[in-house]
Amino acid sequence: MALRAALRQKCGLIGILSQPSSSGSHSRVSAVLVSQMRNNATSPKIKVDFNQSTGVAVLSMQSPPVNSLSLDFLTELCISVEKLEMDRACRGLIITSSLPKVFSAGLDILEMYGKSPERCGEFWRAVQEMWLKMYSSNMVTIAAINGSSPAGGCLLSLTCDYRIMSDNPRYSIGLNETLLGIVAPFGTDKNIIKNTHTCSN
Ligand SMILES: CC/C=C\CC(=O)SCCNC(=O)CCNC(=O)[C@H](O)C(C)(C)COP(=O)(O)OP(=O)(O)OC[C@H]1O[C@@H](n2cnc3c(N)ncnc32)[C@H](O)[C@@H]1OP(=O)(O)O
Repeated sequence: MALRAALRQKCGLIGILSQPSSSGSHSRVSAVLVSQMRNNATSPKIKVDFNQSTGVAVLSMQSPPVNSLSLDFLTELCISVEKLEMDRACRGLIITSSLPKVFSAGLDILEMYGKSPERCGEFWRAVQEMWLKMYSSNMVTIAAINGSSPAGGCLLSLTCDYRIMSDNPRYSIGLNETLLGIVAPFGTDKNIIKNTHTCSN
């Protein structure tokens, strides 16, 4: 009930949460901490509001123009989730966007062009770390999809236990990268139909 109330309060959406996450524990301190200093030099791409009384954290993506998943963004996202994961008081996590119209545009296309093999490796490891961390989280996770969410944005939402999307015909969601032969990680499609809901905004 507390999770439902927090969801209403933050997003004006209808909550549907009642089940605990069935995923396993995950408390490994990640190598992404190495990158934290670099991220601190720029304005934060992620904002976290943790409500101690409800045990629910709201993680807002705030990286204009479209919350694209760059290496820095993914690093910050993973660090934020990891910190919450280690806080036993935090039972639920809502991921949403602070930007109008866009939840996330998916992987940052600029990370996939003209980069060194080392940088590419680091980037794809960060992508993998993101979905593994989210998918194996002990917290109950909800994507409050308040804008378009193509490709990696859709993938991010699929790593959550539940998805609620604003019922707005201008917002699109889907794994459009499959047209290029890029396949989302196995397992993320399991609960999309069962646990995806829409609501008016
Ligand atoms: C397992 C692997 C999984 C996934 C692979 C991927 O994720 S590949 C990335 C695929 N992503 C896309 O195809 C999304 C493309 N973007 C869009 O469809 C639209 O931008 C979106 C998100 C619907 C928003 O539309 P809107 O009209 O609001 O913005 P606009 O298109 O004008 O974009 C604004 C600026 O953002 C830049 N941008 C958009 N998407 C990306 C991206 N993925 N990476 C980097 N940059 C992106 C766009 O170029 C604009 O830049 P500007 O300098 O202002 O021209």
